[in-house]
Amino acid sequence: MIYKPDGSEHVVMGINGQFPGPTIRAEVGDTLDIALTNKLHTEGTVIHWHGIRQLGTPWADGTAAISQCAINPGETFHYRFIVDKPGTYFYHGHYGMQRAAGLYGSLIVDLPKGQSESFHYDGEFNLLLSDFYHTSSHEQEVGLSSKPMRWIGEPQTILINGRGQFNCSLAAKFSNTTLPQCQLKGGEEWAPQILHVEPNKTYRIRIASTTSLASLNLAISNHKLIVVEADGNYVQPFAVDDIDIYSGESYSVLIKTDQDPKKNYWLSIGVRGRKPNTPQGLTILNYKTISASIFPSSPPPITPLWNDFEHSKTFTKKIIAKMGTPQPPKNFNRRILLLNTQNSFNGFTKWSINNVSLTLPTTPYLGSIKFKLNNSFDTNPPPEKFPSDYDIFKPPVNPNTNIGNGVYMFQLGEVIDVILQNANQLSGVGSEIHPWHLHGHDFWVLGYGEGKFKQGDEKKFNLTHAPLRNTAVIFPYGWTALRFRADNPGVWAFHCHIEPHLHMGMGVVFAEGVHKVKNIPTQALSCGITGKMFFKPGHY
Ligand SMILES: O=C1O[C@H]([C@@H](O)CO)C(O)=C1O
Repeated sequence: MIYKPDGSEHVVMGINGQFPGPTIRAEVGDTLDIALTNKLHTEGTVIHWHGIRQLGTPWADGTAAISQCAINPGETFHYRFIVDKPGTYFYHGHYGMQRAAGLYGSLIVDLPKGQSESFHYDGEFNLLLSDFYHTSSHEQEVGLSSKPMRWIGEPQTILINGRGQFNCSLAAKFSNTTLPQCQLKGGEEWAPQILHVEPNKTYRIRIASTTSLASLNLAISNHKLIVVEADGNYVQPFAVDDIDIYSGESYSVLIKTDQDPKKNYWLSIGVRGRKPNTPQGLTILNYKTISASIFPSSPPPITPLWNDFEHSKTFTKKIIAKMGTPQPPKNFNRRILLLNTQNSFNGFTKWSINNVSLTLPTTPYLGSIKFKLNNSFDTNPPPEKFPSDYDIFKPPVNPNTNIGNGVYMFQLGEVIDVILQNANQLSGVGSEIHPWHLHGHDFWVLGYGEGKFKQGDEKKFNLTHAPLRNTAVIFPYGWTALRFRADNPGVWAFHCHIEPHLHMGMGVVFAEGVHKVKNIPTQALSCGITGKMFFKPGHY
């Protein structure tokens, strides 16, 4: 339970009584053994761990949701995995819309003892960004699944580490119009976490976004941000005034505290990519030389216009791999084109990929594939391309979609290209941003382009300094090309990280080398057809 600054109560999900959940900090090489007890009364849960690959100690799961059964109320499930990559990550509920309800926390992996980063810093901060709605995630879920669909709209507040303002903005304080609500019960809980710094030092700020919907932009007055990490991968450092961050992504930026130490400065976060209706999220960079309660002398940075997509593209294209980091194979074995469309199905609004809207089966894929249970999901391969005459600039001529749960099956070790193709929405003129997130792998981002992907566009692919990431955005009416090696035995979701969009079917399922997956705990197979197979307790 948290209190809104207007004094009313609001239920959120927490972990160990904390919202957001505790920050988990580990070192490369550590084995994390996490016992997750579901204390919810009526619904199951599963957690997805960004940055975690399946590494084969008794059983590990970066997949959640699609390859294991939900952890039932009262049950405990043991996640165990080795962390093999340093970086800024987070974990979140991947069941229903539990992430929107607040089920998330940070996961930070440090280099092994004795090793240091190639960049120097004197101190660090961790900012986990999220968006907050005053309607419950259940109400949202019902609305999205209704006929006609009731859209969730824009969030009421942007949260930084679970804290934010509503009807009580810091900016209002700044203009000396202190709102009375700010004094009410719960106000303290929402007081921003201030970044206390010493002059003439370098700080690393870890920033991750687990928003339900919002694409964000972050800036600090008078301070350049030097980007050094994206989704747990090093990038060639570059300096900017502000960064865009989409749901599912994470960055590390360095700042130098080389400004007037007799002043404080705003850190501001605003909404991009959709017409915003959410106040800026704010906190203060406080030079410890002065009190943190002295307000900055100039207003907070202005977020670039929400539809200034050129600004976003310029930023995104600056992200290239750090020199000397692994580069993509020059050739691919298989190329899959995925057309993203908004559709209808019997009057319900859906998102579809190549005209299939994903609805997960009741039996976990890992069990279905490993034990060859061919009736538990659609074993016809899903389409690998879309009609070449599809006009991405117009609403779909045939708005109807299919519902499905087929799997793109890869040979272990194959090099896969995915071209994500954006298109016009269901009606009217418009095309939205979608951040696509892949479980269990990083991919190289080969490029972004305008309009429909066509023969010859691959000549523009970046094969020499392509950044590795686990989330990549598609811009309105554009395409994004990715390459990865299917070298991680398992079943892996690939989906839009906007939670309502995934709920409406915006995802696909990849699988490779499932026969090699060993030690699946019985509990992970305890639902659907595998649940009726009478496994003895143990691992399969
Ligand atoms: O899935 C969505 O639905 C709405 C709108 O397209 C229809 O209300 C919206 O903005 C989405 O992102």
